[in-house]
Amino acid sequence: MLNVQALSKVYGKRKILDTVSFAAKPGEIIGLVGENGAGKSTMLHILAALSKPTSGTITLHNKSYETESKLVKKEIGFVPQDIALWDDFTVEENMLFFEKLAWHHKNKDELKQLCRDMKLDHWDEPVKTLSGGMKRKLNIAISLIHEPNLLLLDEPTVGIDLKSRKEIGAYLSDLAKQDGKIILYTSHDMDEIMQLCDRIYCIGNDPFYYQVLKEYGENPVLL
Ligand SMILES: Nc1ncnc2c1ncn2[C@@H]1O[C@H](COP(=O)(O)OP(=O)(O)OP(=O)(O)O)[C@@H](O)[C@H]1O
Repeated sequence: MLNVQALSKVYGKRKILDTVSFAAKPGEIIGLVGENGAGKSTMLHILAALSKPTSGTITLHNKSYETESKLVKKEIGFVPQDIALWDDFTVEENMLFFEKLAWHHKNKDELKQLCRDMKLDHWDEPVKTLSGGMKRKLNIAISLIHEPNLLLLDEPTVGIDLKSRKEIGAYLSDLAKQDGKIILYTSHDMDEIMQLCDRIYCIGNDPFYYQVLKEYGENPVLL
């Protein structure tokens, strides 16, 4: 269980997140939506333990972000908005490199299978020759090497064709429903969010997304 209690983040004089509270259970996919600058990435960075909140508490499976951050970090997989790969290395070399840094180890066959699960069949090809969508799939595969319980994805399907988006969506659904992972996901694609997510949170004071989602028959929560 991910438990977020009264979380706030202030940059200078600007309060980006204001006493946000929510919980997410294993197996749930949560969508975070909101206008540009609403604070979605800020929220994911805090949940990824890459940045600290100004106030508030977070626990993941009863472990505190504040006092047990080393343990918590082992359970988190984070896919940032920007692709972070070694361009001159092949898919295999990238997977092997990041495996060395991972908490949980996998052999070459397991790494290859992880790429196949993502429908990424370019094992021997240099990353610089891959399309943007293939690079995103590789980024997601890398984030899963250490088998995190909480997976955080910041706009993972930007610039990805429909077929690949469907494949990534189906894979994320399986990860949540079969493996019990908690997935938090940001996107500006409302159709995708509505199809994939069990619950949708609207971040920021602007009720625009809330109203649009309501019109589609969703039951979003304003954070
Ligand atoms: N390190 C920082 N220092 C100061 N302000 C910051 C910092 N990081 C983000 N911000 C500000 O916080 C606000 C929220 O940014 P954030 O990137 O979380 O928004 P977002 O909802 O993810 O936007 P987008 O949809 O454009 O990706 C923005 O106004 C941004 O300028």
